[in-house]
Amino acid sequence: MSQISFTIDAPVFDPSTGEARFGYRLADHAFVETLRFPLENLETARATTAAFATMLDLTAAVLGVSYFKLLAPFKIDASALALSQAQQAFVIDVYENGLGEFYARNDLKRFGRLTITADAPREDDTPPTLPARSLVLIGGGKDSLVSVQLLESAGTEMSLFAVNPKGPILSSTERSGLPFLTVERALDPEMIALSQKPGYYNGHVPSTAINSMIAALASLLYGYGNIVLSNERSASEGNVEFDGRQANHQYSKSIDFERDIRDVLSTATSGMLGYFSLLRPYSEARIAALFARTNRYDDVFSSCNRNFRLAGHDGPLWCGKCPKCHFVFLIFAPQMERSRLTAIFGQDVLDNPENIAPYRELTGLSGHKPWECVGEILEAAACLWRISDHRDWRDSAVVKALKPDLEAFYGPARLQSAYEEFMTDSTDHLIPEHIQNAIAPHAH
Ligand SMILES: CC(=O)N[C@H]1[C@@H](OP(=O)(O)OP(=O)(O)OC[C@H]2O[C@@H](n3ccc(=O)[nH]c3=O)[C@H](O)[C@@H]2O)O[C@H](CO)[C@@H](O)[C@@H]1O[C@H](C)C(=O)N[C@@H](C)C(=O)N[C@@H](CCC(=O)O)C(=O)O
Ligand SMILES: Nc1ncnc2c1ncn2[C@@H]1O[C@H](COP(=O)(O)OP(=O)(O)OP(=O)(O)O)[C@@H](O)[C@H]1O
Repeated sequence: MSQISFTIDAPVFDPSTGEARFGYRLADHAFVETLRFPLENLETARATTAAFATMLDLTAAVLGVSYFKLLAPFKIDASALALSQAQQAFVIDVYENGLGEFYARNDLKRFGRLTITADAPREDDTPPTLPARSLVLIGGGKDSLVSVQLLESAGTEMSLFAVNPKGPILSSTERSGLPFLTVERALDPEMIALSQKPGYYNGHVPSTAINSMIAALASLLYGYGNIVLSNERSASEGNVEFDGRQANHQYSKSIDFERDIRDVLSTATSGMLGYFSLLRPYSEARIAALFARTNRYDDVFSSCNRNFRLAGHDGPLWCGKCPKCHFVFLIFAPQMERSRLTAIFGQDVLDNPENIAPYRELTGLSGHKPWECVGEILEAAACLWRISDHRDWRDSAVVKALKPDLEAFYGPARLQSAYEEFMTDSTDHLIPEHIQNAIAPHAH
């Protein structure tokens, strides 16, 4: 294994077709991943800058995680890419922490052990001209729709953006009526096939890092000065301690990663491209309160990740069975009438006795935080306790079963103060001051 090297080829972009090709080699295997950018509004000259070439190299490195993970070797040969020391450190962070869940679940120790070789960085040339408009990433769930509504209220010029949009992404962007830019991404099918075979690893990849790099390419090609994410405060919390650090399912949604990618994108574009999460000051519980203020997206959004499998999904918008459905139902419960919430989900998730065990895990009464995009353990516990005397929820199976255990484990005073804390906004965020000031009057 220590002899195997993962090689990232020089990426190629053809402005006449809008296709970018990314080649990788691992042991005897060669892979190609493609991105297809729409030709409409694509200005060919924008693809000829040094900033675009560097962004393409960085994207090649980040997209490589899907192929690297098949054997997870220690060496990354990126000598076909022109990367500064800071850019190489960023790539190593994506391969070490971004793949943290993958290593923890496969019991692989790679943290602090990966090496990368790359070519010298390009000389700076004229900075790209990027208008002060925003590209807002859309995941089809509550978070990005809260960002869209806050930015709309503040009168921000924006387009929505998604990679391989499907289901709730399509229905909610259509409902918004806003301009929508999409990129088609095709993973090499050989990688998916190998990941099912003995002798190869499989597991989670940092999808937000991947989508963010694709958004950065789009920002340069179509002219957007800001990339806006909707990553909440709780995304920075890890799942388990492994190999000497916290492995976090949502690592590329964390504020540490946000700071790193913001700096890397800014440096690569001579300060012209901004990157921040508009929801960083908020907990999931607070985002749920913001979402609940209008029912505009009730019938078209979904936070259930089953909608986003590569092969598609023909089930209901909300499966009601996964940790994400459990968590989202719970944080909406203090904010919505039972009738509205059960209409959104098509079921009462808290009144199903089968869900008692998963909610025990979600609230910290057993196991560890699920490997899913869920908020903090204490946040879930505080929300469940919050509704335990409410007439809509107090008799539901999960609430009745867990209330005494929550009170015994945490104590009512801690649960009460935790809820208040989760509804209080944090100042630890990277939102530009003028945008923060513009949305502030609309965020209450
Ligand atoms: C939809 C989903 O949650 N998928 C995760 C699931 O994969 P599954 O096998 O059920 O279906 P597919 O997504 O179709 O994946 C098939 C295989 O392809 C690999 N793959 C996929 C995308 C990619 O970019 N590279 C790949 O190599 C994948 O590993 C499968 O072998 O379980 C997988 C294993 O744990 C996860 O890796 C799949 O997660 C997707 C990559 C994904 O897009 N997930 C996001 C919804 C997600 O988890 N977002 C996180 C944020 C993570 C971050 O750090 O940014 C969140 O919202 O918390
Ligand atoms: N297919 C995609 N293309 C582009 N950006 C995406 C895509 N899927 C998710 N994102 C973005 O990645 C970030 C994390 O996604 P996440 O699933 O947490 O957000 P969401 O779908 O808005 O809300 P929820 O957590 O309720 O599902 C968000 O900024 C989201 O807009």
